[in-house]
Amino acid sequence: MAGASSKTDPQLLLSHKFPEAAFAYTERDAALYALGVGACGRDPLDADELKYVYHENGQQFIKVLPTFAALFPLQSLPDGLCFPGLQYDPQLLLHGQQYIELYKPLSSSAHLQHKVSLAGLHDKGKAAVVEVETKSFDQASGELLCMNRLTAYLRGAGGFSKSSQPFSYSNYPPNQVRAVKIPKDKPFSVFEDCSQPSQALLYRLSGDYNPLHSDPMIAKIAGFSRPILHGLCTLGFAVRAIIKCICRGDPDLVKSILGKFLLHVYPGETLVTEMWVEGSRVIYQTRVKARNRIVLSGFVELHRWTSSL
Ligand SMILES: CCCCCCC/C=C/C(=O)SCCNC(=O)CCNC(=O)[C@H](O)C(C)(C)COP(=O)(O)OP(=O)(O)OC[C@H]1O[C@@H](n2cnc3c(N)ncnc32)[C@H](O)[C@@H]1OP(=O)(O)O
Repeated sequence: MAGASSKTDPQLLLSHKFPEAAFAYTERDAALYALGVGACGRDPLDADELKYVYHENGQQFIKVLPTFAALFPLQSLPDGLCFPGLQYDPQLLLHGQQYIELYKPLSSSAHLQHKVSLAGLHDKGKAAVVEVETKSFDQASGELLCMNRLTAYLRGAGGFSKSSQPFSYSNYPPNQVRAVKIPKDKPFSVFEDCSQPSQALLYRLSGDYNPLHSDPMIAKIAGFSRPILHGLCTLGFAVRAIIKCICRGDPDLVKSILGKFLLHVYPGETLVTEMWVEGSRVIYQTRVKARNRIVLSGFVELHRWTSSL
């Protein structure tokens, strides 16, 4: 596995201390995010979703989708994945996976303090896999609100192992994010939703300005016929579908989320999310209808599951 072309230095990377970052968001950010992941996209009267973008029935605050938390790593890493010891071509970066734990429902505005650490680094030969953990705290109380583990798949950046054994490091229990086994039986629920051709252009306003999602030339260099959808936008569609179909529209039931990005999505494609319930866990997979390809799979762990849901 030893590679001359890659200059990634695992020891240097693993010893890097990440600076803390402060960030604030408002209701406007939460509402813009909700629109970016398709809330009310088909029906502006949608009784399950209007609360994410509007103070319906005089509600004091809008509700916040749990996947909004997935934006926090972007805020905690203002320079992107630019760390001492990590060498890769940013144009070949793909989002591989996202794991989120929510310790309480997100409020509609907050001042946050993010603490970042390297959770994993793996040499896959043709790629490097980097896992970055962000813990987000309420600035005033110090309370831990949520944790994100972002996995980046860096094409062409593998081959940095110094021995015949591929380098692999992670500091968390592997079963926490193990790939889900999709049940063979009929899904409990299926939800179909259309992303808009302009979906990525809207979603990027929530803070991920990677030109892979907006610039036709950059998308071609990265190997795609046109700009692709942000993985976290697809995840937002899938989790929104689960909240609608399984949680009766209550986003506060969501405790943790895993999404593995298996294939790119083009904005405008129709997404079909299939869901299976296993105890308090919803296993799901999302496919692009026209291409009949699975693009995302994972689970959503709920705080409770009762037959009344
Ligand atoms: C703060 C700044 C950071 C911002 C980062 C976020 C920027 C956002 C970018 C995006 O949103 S990109 C769009 C969303 N992502 C995608 O569209 C990617 C979709 N997935 C794919 O295209 C493919 O799955 C892949 C990632 C290219 C991998 O396919 P490939 O055929 O190359 O892999 P395999 O040969 O099957 O496996 C090799 C090796 O890698 C492991 N692996 C495979 N897929 C993933 C994955 N999604 N995440 C993590 N690891 C992955 C796989 O297990 C194999 O390992 P071993 O089993 O050999 O150990």
